[in-house]
Amino acid sequence: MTLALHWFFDQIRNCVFLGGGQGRVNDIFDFLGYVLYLTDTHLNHSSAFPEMVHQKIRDMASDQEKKMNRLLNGRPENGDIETDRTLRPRTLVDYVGQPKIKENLSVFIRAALNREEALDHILFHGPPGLGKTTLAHIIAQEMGVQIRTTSGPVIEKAGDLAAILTNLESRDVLFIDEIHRLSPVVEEILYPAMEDFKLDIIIGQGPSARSIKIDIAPFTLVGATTRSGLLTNPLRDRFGILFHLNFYSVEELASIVSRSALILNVEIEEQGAREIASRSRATPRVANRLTRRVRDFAQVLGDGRITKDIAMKSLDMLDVDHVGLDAMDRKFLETIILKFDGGPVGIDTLAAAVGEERDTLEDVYEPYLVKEGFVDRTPRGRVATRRAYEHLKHKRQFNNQETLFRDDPEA
Ligand SMILES: Nc1ncnc2c1ncn2[C@@H]1O[C@H](COP(=O)(O)OP(=O)(O)OP(=O)(O)O)[C@@H](O)[C@H]1O
Ligand SMILES: [Mg+2]
Repeated sequence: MTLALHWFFDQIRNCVFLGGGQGRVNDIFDFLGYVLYLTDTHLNHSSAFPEMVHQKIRDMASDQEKKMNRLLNGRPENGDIETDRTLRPRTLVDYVGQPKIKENLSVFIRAALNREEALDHILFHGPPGLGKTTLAHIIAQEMGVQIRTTSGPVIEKAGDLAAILTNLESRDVLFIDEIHRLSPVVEEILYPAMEDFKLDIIIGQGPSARSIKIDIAPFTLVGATTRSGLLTNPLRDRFGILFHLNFYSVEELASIVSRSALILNVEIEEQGAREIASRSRATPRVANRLTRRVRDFAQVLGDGRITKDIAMKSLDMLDVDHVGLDAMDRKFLETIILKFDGGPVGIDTLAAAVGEERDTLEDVYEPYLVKEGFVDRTPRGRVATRRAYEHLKHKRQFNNQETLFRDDPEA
């Protein structure tokens, strides 16, 4: 019996940590049922007991999955806030990658400084963790002005925004994160402020209500969003400069990893940095997070240095595979392949099937999977590509043309 229990827990661990397929999970639950049946008969317990334990084990598995999933999540997590601050580059020169954005920004900043004017309003959009907030801080630093930061959902009332705007000094940067989540009333206040540096405020109610205009200091609004599609047209049109942040190359990420290791006071080999970089989902925040985790392994398993070997071993143990996919990514792809026959499947159905929110799938998982060619977004839904089948070692009959999987308007 003890041996059987050991086997059982090993299986759970393998399944949870190494991402076994649905078949494996079923095997375990079958076996669990058997163990419980024996216990049940032995102890003469009520039959409600097995379901409760089943549920507990399912919860454990899903908690563990969520933990794994956090590791590669581009969104900031608890441990990231402090490191984000320490590792954040302060100047354009330190900012790695995004060469087009850097070149253009430095021209715009120099021109604004020469004219002694505020920089035009700027909108950054792109997936989480690519450096939008970092760029907003760099802009303020390079312009030599203060930055005031807030976010869309935090500004609840028009008055909140009015208070922020009237406290700005000339040429200051106002950074609004998640700007697509501003409420329509607040947005209305923002339009004249962005265009003419004026606030239109209505005082009083009913017949005695009157509108007054207040001048505010010329300022630069820097907006950031992961969902530019959700921005209203009037708001988008009021930004003079729009930048889309791209995913980073392995070389760029390796240089970010080396820089972070230097700041964290960890020795790192070039190949070690490359190994971390190549599994970081093309995202600097993930690269920094993995560097911190690998540093722990390096201290415990080695002499503290991050070598290629240590990086590979630790990332394998963290269940981040060689292309940077984790258990949740694989579950996402496996769900399309196994439950929906490769797709197309609608995003809402998919979200329900994998137990995640639609927004998280669209913001966090999909951009990288689409970029790497594991998933296709078609008008009829998501489709698993040949690369997804090959990566997960599932078989599917492909015809010669990929059109089988694409929504071909001619078909
Ligand atoms: N180009 C870069 N060079 C070096 N480090 C970077 C770069 N971009 C981002 N980082 C690192 O990644 C972390 C996350 O970046 P940042 O907070 O700017 O992302 P974000 O795009 O604002 O994410 P979110 O959408 O979640 O707000 C930063 O703390 C910084 O250390
Ligand atoms: Mg940010």
